[in-house]
Amino acid sequence: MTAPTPAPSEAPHRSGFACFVGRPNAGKSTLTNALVGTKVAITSNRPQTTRHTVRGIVHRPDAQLVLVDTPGLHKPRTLLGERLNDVVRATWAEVDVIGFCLPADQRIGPGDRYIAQELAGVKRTPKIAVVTKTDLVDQRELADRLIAVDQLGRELGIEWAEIVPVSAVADRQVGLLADLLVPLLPEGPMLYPEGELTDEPEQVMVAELIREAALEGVRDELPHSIAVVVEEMLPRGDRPADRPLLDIHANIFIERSSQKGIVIGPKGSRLKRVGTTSRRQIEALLGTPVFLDLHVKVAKDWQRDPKQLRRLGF
Ligand SMILES: Nc1nc2c(ncn2[C@@H]2O[C@H](COP(=O)(O)OP(=O)(O)OP(=O)(O)O)[C@@H](O)[C@H]2O)c(=O)[nH]1
Repeated sequence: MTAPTPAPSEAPHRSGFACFVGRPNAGKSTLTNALVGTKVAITSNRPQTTRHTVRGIVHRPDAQLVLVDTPGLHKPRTLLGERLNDVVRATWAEVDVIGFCLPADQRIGPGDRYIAQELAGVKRTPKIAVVTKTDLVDQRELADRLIAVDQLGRELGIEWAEIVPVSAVADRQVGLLADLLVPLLPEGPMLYPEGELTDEPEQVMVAELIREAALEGVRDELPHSIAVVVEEMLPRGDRPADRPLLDIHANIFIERSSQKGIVIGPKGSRLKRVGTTSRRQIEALLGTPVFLDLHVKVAKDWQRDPKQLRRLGF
């Protein structure tokens, strides 16, 4: 993406876009959050939970770094899978720098290679290799991993601008990573107002928080079958100004009616928990008390149906 040319009166300042790529669970969302300093991208210990391109914005006196969080690249099996990969590739072509995340606690595997091979084809965008989760390994294991990443680059003809070990959880070298990303951005003015953390529409972020809560502790095959759509977000009219309340109506879509019981739980207990957990998070995000109305609906085989995909925002 090209930044507008700065006016001559402005001090030299850099601004631009970076995205993190890496196999599912590599720690991309957690790293985005650590850099931005607040929860904007959803994280979970389940793969492929990030559907939407969520931007986090790092504001510094010398730069503005806009982070674009992409879904994990993977071998497509459904129409949704293909669309997700298209989103990832389109993002790579547009950003100023790509951070390739590889978890320190796992050997470089076929998933990493698949992404690295795709990355090797993106010639113009600078790439930083980010070795994540360094708090989970000792020095020797970390050194091995750093060497392996260097070798992977040589093998595939990728010239890493940097190889940086970080831990988002232990807050190790996260600031350094920002310091290394910034010089790779073009000179340019601020792209977003100061203090703005994301330009993702609030409704999408609210839907992501509900989806995250709905995924908590469910069976392995279910995550890919859940989509959340916020139908309505309206301040309740009859409230005094000092006690506002936001009414949110959202639908949790599943593919088959047999999945309904899993999401709802015995006597609705699970759905209630999903509501309570996500409501707290939404209230923290929006800074206002919320009444959350959740419904579970069946949208048959939505992952394979273009009409349903469009309706669900893909
Ligand atoms: N110990 C440790 N765990 C981490 C760190 N970063 C991420 N994790 C954990 O790794 C898991 C995956 O992290 P995410 O940030 O959701 O990974 P992701 O790459 O965005 O995953 P997808 O959305 O599936 O592509 C979560 O359980 C995180 O808590 C870290 O620095 N240290």
